Amino acid sequence: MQRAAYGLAQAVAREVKSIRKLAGASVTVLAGKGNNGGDGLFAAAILARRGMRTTAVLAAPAVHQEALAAFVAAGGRVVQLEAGNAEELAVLSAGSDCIIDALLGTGARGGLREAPAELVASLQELRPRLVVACDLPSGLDANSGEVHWPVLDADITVTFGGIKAGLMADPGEGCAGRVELVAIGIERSLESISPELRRLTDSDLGTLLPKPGRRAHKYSRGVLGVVAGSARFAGAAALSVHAAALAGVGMVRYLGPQSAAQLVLARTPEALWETDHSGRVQAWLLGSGVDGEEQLQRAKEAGALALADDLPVVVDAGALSLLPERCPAHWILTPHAGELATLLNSLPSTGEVKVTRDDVESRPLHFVRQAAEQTGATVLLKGATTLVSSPSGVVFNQSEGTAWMATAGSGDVLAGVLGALLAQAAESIRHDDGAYAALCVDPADRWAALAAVAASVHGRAGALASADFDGGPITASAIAEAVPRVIGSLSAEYDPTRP
Ligand SMILES: NC(=O)C1=CN([C@@H]2O[C@H](COP(=O)(O)OP(=O)(O)OC[C@H]3O[C@@H](n4cnc5c(N)ncnc54)[C@H](O)[C@@H]3O)[C@@H](O)[C@H]2O)[C@@H](O)CC1
Ligand SMILES: Nc1ncnc2c1ncn2[C@@H]1O[C@H](COP(=O)(O)OP(=O)(O)O)[C@@H](O)[C@H]1O
Ligand SMILES: [K+]
Repeated sequence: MQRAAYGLAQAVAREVKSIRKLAGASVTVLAGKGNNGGDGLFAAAILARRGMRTTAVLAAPAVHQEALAAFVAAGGRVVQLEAGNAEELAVLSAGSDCIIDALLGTGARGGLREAPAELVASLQELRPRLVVACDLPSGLDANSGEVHWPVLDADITVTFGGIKAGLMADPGEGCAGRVELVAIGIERSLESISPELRRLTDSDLGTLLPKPGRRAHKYSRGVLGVVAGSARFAGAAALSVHAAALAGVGMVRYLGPQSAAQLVLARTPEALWETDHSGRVQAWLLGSGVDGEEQLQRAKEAGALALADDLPVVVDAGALSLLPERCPAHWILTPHAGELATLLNSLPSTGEVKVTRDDVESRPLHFVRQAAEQTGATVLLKGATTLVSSPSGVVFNQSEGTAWMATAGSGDVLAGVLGALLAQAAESIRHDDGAYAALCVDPADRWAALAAVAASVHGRAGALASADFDGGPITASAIAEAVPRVIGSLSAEYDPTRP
């Protein structure tokens, strides 16, 4: 607890010092009855000794005794939250330079209730200057990221021992701000526990990204068959094919109506327009912008071929309604929240009660797992944070993008990038070249890991494209154009053969 409190106090002191002198600055700790409140009070005691004006708002009649004694001994002021004074104490707290939210931690069951809930709801409206959450924002479920409102949005969450899954999955991640990890000596014992969520790091991505061997040729690099776009949504075809080409695929075979093919070839003359399914491919991308009987039929036919030939497939948008009864893990579905709700509702295994888009957005981790388990496919759920569930239940999550990526066509670019990676990696992933094993990814979860690589590359490309405009807005095309730079820097930095 002392290590946790010290780490928390250090983070608060550093942030406050970036705005004003520490001595004389004010901090209010909202302390609950458990050990989370204890951490907050011990941290505030350290800050009081460093000259800060400290106030503790006690949210329960009895709080951590030792921590309270340390706080009082350090000169801290104590006020008791009770029925009737929540609003007054919210105003008092919001006036301080920093608020430490130590109401509930990992021992929470459900959310804040009664006076603490009123206090937090009022505080959230008052928009405090700086909020630091102790371990996790109170009201957030540490294991799932589900949120029991009201929750006080944190600027920084200082978390102890390990990053909780709830800080990496929405909506929890959206409340946590920047997450900082403080080591408290329990880390070794955590190594034997399999994590709820995995996020690939720069070096993981560098390891898993496919790279051409010296004697590569376009066929050995992987050919991607694409059934995307339609007369109505020709742009989706152009974007996904262009993104696939920029993500390093050996070749793209495009199947679709002439009007869409013309746009595809104008944007990507490197692609081939095919009028039937006979050309060999290593992977398929089906569905982005697919509309109308004729194009749906092409997607269906390609899906049947993929099943017969055991090829990996990206199943996007319009093709999500064409799933076989049971998909293999190398079928990667790429719905957004609305499409995932529709998909779940179409499955016989989903009960009478319909799943809504709101349900998926409130419990994305739960529903992405459910979809993967019930379809047998790998499911990549798009959003601010992208979650990828393997049918085994192992989930990856990547969150490198920017909200500017919420723009039409962005998903088509992701589908193209993923298709390109699948075509390139299809062979090696089956006979694992050791890269996945080195990262402790089970054979069953390799497709999910590769899908997470695609999500990360896509997110980074969006962030890079926006950075090119000083953090300004971007188009889906700009995301695609940034993909080679992302792949280049990740691969170059971690290529072990580089001198
Ligand atoms: N587990 C560890 O190894 C460590 C834990 N530490 C701290 O301990 C925290 C966990 O402590 P606790 O287990 O005491 O849990 P909490 O501090 O979350 O408090 C749980 C207490 O609040 C009550 N409670 C639960 N849900 C409630 C609700 N919705 N409304 C009101 N009261 C509620 C419970 O009855 C229990 O008494 C962590 O978040 C972290 O801050 C750190 O001190 C470092 C070490
Ligand atoms: N707020 C956000 N922050 C980061 N990335 C986002 C955000 N919103 C959407 N994205 C990403 O943008 C893409 C949008 O895809 P999708 O919803 O299919 O759009 P479209 O159908 O218009 O192409 C997804 O990859 C998603 O993860
Ligand atoms: K907390």
